[in-house]
Amino acid sequence: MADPRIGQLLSNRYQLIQLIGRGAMGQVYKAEDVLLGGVIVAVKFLSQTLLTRKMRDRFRSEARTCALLSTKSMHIVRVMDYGVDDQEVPYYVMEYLEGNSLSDVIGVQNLPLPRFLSLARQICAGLQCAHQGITIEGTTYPIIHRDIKPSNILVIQDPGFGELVKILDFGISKLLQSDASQTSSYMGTLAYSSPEQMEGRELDARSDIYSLGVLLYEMLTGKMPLKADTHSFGGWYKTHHFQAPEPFEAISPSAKVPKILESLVMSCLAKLPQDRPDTIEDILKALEPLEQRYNATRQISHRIGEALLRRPVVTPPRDPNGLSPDEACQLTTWPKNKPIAQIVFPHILETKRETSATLWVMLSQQEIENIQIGKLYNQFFKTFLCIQSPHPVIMWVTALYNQLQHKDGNPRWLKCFLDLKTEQGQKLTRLLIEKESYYILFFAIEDPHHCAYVMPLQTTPMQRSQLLEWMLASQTWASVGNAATSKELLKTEFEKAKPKIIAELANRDSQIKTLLP
Ligand SMILES: Nc1ncnc2c1ncn2[C@@H]1O[C@H](COP(=O)(O)OP(=O)(O)OP(=O)(O)O)[C@@H](O)[C@H]1O
Repeated sequence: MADPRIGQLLSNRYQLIQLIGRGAMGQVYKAEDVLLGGVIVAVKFLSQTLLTRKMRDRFRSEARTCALLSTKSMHIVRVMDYGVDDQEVPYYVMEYLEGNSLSDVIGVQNLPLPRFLSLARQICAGLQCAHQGITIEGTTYPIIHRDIKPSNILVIQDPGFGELVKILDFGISKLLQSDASQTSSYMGTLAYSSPEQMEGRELDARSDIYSLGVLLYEMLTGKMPLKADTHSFGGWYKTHHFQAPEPFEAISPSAKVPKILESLVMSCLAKLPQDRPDTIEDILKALEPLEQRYNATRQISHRIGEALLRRPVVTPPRDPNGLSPDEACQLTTWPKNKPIAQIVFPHILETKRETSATLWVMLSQQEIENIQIGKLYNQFFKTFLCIQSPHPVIMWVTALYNQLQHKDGNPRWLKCFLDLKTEQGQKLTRLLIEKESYYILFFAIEDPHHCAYVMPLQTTPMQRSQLLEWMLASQTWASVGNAATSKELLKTEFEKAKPKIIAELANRDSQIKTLLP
């Protein structure tokens, strides 16, 4: 029988074209947004069999959760609209994603390590954002997905990004601090559910970390970590509580997974929540050195360089007479339009050879000399903070600590802002990602006419992927206020992070002291 929904026009706007699939909660259709000239979207309806008041509320909450979360992470499917059809069936409208579900990707082959690492990081980035929560009327609510499994993860081919992960279906997520009675009935997918989820207990982020462990195991070995005798609630209850996952070697000898990665996945699969990583951030931190070793992020940023950037930062052909950035820095002079004062500003430095992101800093001659003399004692901490609203801005912080100079333990803070709605802000962000480094140009207040010292600094793969996310997402972020307000908010956030940075620098400093003769 023909589907009566095909051809229907919802809210005078979305024309349904074709059924894409059915899940536990409803049906998903491909549709055209006629108001926007036929842009393809996906429309999800709540199933006819679930049209109770409670389910309607839950469905609306799924739409709201996704809509709020997707403004914060490009790894969560974007939800744009919500409504009811003429039969009073609720629906919500999402971006249409043409891609493969992770279950298809896993089904084909064991994932090579760089690909695994790239996909895993993106899944973690989306989940981390959900766990950090959404703010409703001034209160932040962490969001637990509760149904992390391959079919809820779509892998799409983005022309610039390469493989881009999107998490779907926050259908059974709930606002952690909301009414606990709302989700009394069991929902979830048995093979991926944590032991505590099967017990119907109150869940926190560590339950998603368990499901993520099942998923990561499957991605690395092509097999499930646990097998139930019977595919029933009772069978899986026993399995999740008492069965130990097989070591990788026993189950997939050809997988060649580094031991450290296997231990990470196994720790996610611990039976007790307190034996798992506490947060997704811990997992991302553990993945970072592996990404560095297997070059996964690098591959992504290279692809971006090739395809995404409309105006890629092209390195001109090597000119043997051209200047290296280092040499160029030595020859630059403090701009006439800047005051002779202890200030910091970002600048795109173009030389015949290449274009670089640079920070121009004016300090006293003495401080610069101490930095130069005490090279071995210099400690750096680089960090980036970003705010989307009211106006998308990145705060770029370099903390420089030198025990000769900063005897009170307070580093020299070099801070500036990148406005993501300006060409300069976008270009500097791109350079920080692509060049994997930036230069600090020091000018002495006593002699501003030439650059006194140049220092190259590296950005980490984690920082680059974070910058990349912000840069891409900012193309869809609207500015609803002025940049100055965003800067003030970032400064407040930064003040909160300061003690941690100081402690980190002090810790590194004591390590360096024990290494030096
Ligand atoms: N935004 C989207 N763009 C394209 N396809 C989508 C989109 N959202 C969902 N789909 C596809 O629609 C189908 C149904 O998705 P849905 O999320 O309702 O259920 P499910 O994840 O398959 O199952 P369950 O709800 O039981 O977990 C799936 O094949 C899914 O890949």
